Amino acid sequence: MTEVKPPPLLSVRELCVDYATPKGLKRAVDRASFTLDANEVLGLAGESGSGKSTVAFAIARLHRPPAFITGGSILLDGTDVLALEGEALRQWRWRDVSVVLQSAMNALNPLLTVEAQFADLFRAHGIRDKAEIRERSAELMRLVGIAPDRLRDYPHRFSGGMRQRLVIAMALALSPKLIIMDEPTTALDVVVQRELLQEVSALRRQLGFSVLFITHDLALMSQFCDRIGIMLNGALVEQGEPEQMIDAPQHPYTRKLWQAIPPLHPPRMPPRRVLEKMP
Ligand SMILES: Nc1ncnc2c1ncn2[C@@H]1O[C@H](COP(=O)(O)OP(=O)(O)OP(=O)(O)O)[C@@H](O)[C@H]1O
Repeated sequence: MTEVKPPPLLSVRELCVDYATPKGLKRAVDRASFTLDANEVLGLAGESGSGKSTVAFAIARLHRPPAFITGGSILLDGTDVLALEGEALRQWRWRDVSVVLQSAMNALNPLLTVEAQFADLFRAHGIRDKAEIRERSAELMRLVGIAPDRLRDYPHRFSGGMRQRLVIAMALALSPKLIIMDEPTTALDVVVQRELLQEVSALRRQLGFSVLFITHDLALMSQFCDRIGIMLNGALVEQGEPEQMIDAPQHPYTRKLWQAIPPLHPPRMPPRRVLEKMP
């Protein structure tokens, strides 16, 4: 009997996003189409300005004017994302999709303890029982490797890597199916970057969410992702598995991107399967 493949978790079809500028509409995402399976990590690579963040923001419905979605469709686990409005959209965010951005300090409120920020998030999604909130917050801290007794601390008491862990804990709070990570480790040093991504890999295996991962760092991306999509001028010009993209890139721009990796940071990094077993 042939195995029936389940439908993808995320399906983006012919997505177009334009920015309204004084000179007229500027196309930032040009008919981008891709899918992401449950429990899969898809990376988006490409030079600055190629449209990666615009895609990510559009999928989470976080884009704001002057950005407008002008075409295409986004389906996440059967939900027509572009049709969501008001309270349904508010509930959908965090529950179905959450976003981790580069600057943890911007995502955390410096005036509130971590505990208060977890509580706000839970209350906004209908979880009001104090004991339950306390228990779930402690569990999230443990998941990201921070002692729960630090819930009472303010964000400035944590290192950069720990703050990014807190943001990841918040992103996991309502067990979303998809976590979008836009340059999540760029502000951190390389050792902390690797540690954090290994931890995200382990959490993903444990909890089963999918990740859309955006970074400038192609070597890091090839270690962390199951598949990579290459963006150029708003279009997705090539998609494939990291090994295939390294060994036989199809698009001239993909070849150029790999060649641009400095020799000290060789493209032939161990693939993710090897990385996950490393200490
Ligand atoms: N507010 C804006 N108004 C007009 N154009 C914008 C605006 N924000 C982004 N753009 C344009 O949209 C295009 C895509 O930008 P985007 O930030 O999505 O690219 P990116 O690949 O994520 O870049 P980076 O890696 O630098 O974050 C770029 O040409 C950018 O100049």
